Parts: sequence; structure tokens; C-alpha cells
Amino acid sequence: MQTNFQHKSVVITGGTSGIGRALAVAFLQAGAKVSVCGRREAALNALREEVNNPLLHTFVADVGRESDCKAFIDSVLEKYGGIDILINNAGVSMRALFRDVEVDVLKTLMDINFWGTVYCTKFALPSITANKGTIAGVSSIAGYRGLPGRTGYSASKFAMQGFLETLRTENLHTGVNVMWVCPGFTSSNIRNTALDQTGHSQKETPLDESRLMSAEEVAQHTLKAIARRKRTVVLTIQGKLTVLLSHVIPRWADQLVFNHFRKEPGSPL
Ligand SMILES: NC(=O)c1ccc[n+]([C@@H]2O[C@H](COP(=O)([O-])OP(=O)(O)OC[C@H]3O[C@@H](n4cnc5c(N)ncnc54)[C@H](O)[C@@H]3O)[C@@H](O)[C@H]2O)c1
Repeated sequence: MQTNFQHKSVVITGGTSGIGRALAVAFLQAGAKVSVCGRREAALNALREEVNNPLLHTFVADVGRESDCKAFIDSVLEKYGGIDILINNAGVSMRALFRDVEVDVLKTLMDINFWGTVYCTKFALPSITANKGTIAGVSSIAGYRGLPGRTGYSASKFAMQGFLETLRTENLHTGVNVMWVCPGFTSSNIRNTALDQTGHSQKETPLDESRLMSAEEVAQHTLKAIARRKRTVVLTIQGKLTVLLSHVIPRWADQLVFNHFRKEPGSPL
């Protein structure tokens, strides 16, 4: 890994916790120049103190805002002179049935998960093209398969994958690799910060987070996939089976997914 990423300029959105944070640490360990954005200065300061590495650049930006994304990418170009790898990682989830949820919750998820990806990619693309680099998205099984209680989340990840797939095809002969990674359930803040029907954080997780894949494992798989210039990576067997079943026998997939989410603690199904 060391040889692949040494001195590369790597940009990660949403890098103060979970998978984004683990990616930042892993790329720094591999000798990359890492730029991370987050919404809160205090969380970015904590990350800087913890990793204590001069190759880490942090910037306050809400990826749901186009002007923040431009300012973030401009700051990276100014500091490091270019971008080799962009990882669109920042994300928020939800848990509420569509019949109950306020439409604004879905708009918030689209703003962050989808539009944040579009904005950052738009501003970083010229430099990544010049460097024949990589544009990556941290997607989800929810980007292949609608999951109950997650209409906005699934829609945003389907949209992200459609956007990235199109971009990959447009860039087939430019030397730019466009790819996405789909982790399975991974221990992080994503379920605690998931929005409820009125747009407030749930502040609890329905899963035993200690039994899930770690963010560090996801980061290692992601570095490997980027180094090998993969197209898409689904990280778990359960995820691969869900994707396959959804294509081959979608009616079964509907029932299996329904059964799975009905058993989730607090499920309104
Ligand atoms: N944890 C899982 O089980 C899992 C599974 C599949 C996909 N994912 C995806 O992985 C990615 C990372 O999530 P995670 O699991 O590490 O959760 P997390 O909540 O720990 O990390 C999400 C990060 O995004 C940041 N973020 C949220 N909104 C933002 C905004 N508007 N602007 C800037 N930053 C913002 C958060 O501050 C945080 O640093 C997400 O895109 C998520 O959809 C997670």
C-alpha cells in the first residue's frame, strides 16, 4: 500500500468519525497527503490532535452546500497543488416509514449523500483528470436494494451510484477511475445520527455495534480497491447475496428484506 499512496493528495468528505476517519488514518499511514472536511471545527481539531501528522489538512464544510464544497476543494488545491483521489464518504441515514416521514428529511439526505457527492466531484474533477486519479463513493447495499424505513437513504445511494456509473462511462478513456464501495453493517455513528420522521437524530442504534465490521477493516478494503482500480466492491457475503437476489429473484428479495427489517428493534413494520 505504501508505494501506491505515498505523496498522493487524497480528499475525504466527512472524515471526523467512522469510515471517513479510518480512511484518513489509513491513507496518512500510507504516506498520503490527506484533506478532510467536516461540519464541526471542534471535531476536526480533535482529529488533528489525535493523528498529529502535518500531512493532514482539515476544513470546515457542510457538503450539502455547494459553496462549502467549492471552498473545501479550493483549499486543497491551494495547499497541495492538486488532487489524486476523492472519496465521497460523508453521509447521513434515516429510520422512518415513508408514510410517517416529513419530506424534508428525504431532501436533507439527498443534499448530503447525493448532492454533496456531485458538488465535490464537480470541483475536483479537473485536477483528478490531469492526474489520472480516482473518484470514489462510499455507497451501501441500500444503493442496490431499497431498504424499509430508508426511502431517502436508498434513493440517495441509488442516485450516487447512477451518477458515478455515468461518470465512469464518460471517463472510460481518460485514465480516471470512478468506483464505489458498499460496506455491510459497520460499527460507526451512522445509526445514532440517522434521522427520525421529523428530522431529529435517533441517538440510538438498533444493532449491537460491537458485533459489526470495524471502520478500520472497511478502510483497508477501500485502500486495496482503490489501489487495484476496481469498479465496484460489495464488502460482505450478505451484501453480495442481497445484490444478486435483487437482480435474479426480486420478489424473494422483497420478502427477505421485509422479514429482516421487521425484526429490527423498534421497527414500525
Ligand atoms: N456504517 C454502516 O453500517 C454503513 C454501511 C454502508 C454504508 N455506509 C456509508 O459510509 C459512509 C460513512 O458513514 P459511517 O458509517 O462512517 O458513519 P458516521 O456517522 O460515523 O460518519 C459519517 C460522517 O459524515 C459526516 N457528515 C454528515 N453530514 C455531513 C455534512 N453535511 N457535511 C460534511 N460531513 C458530514 C459526519 O460528521 C461523519 O463524519 C456514509 O456515506 C454511509 O452511508 C455506512
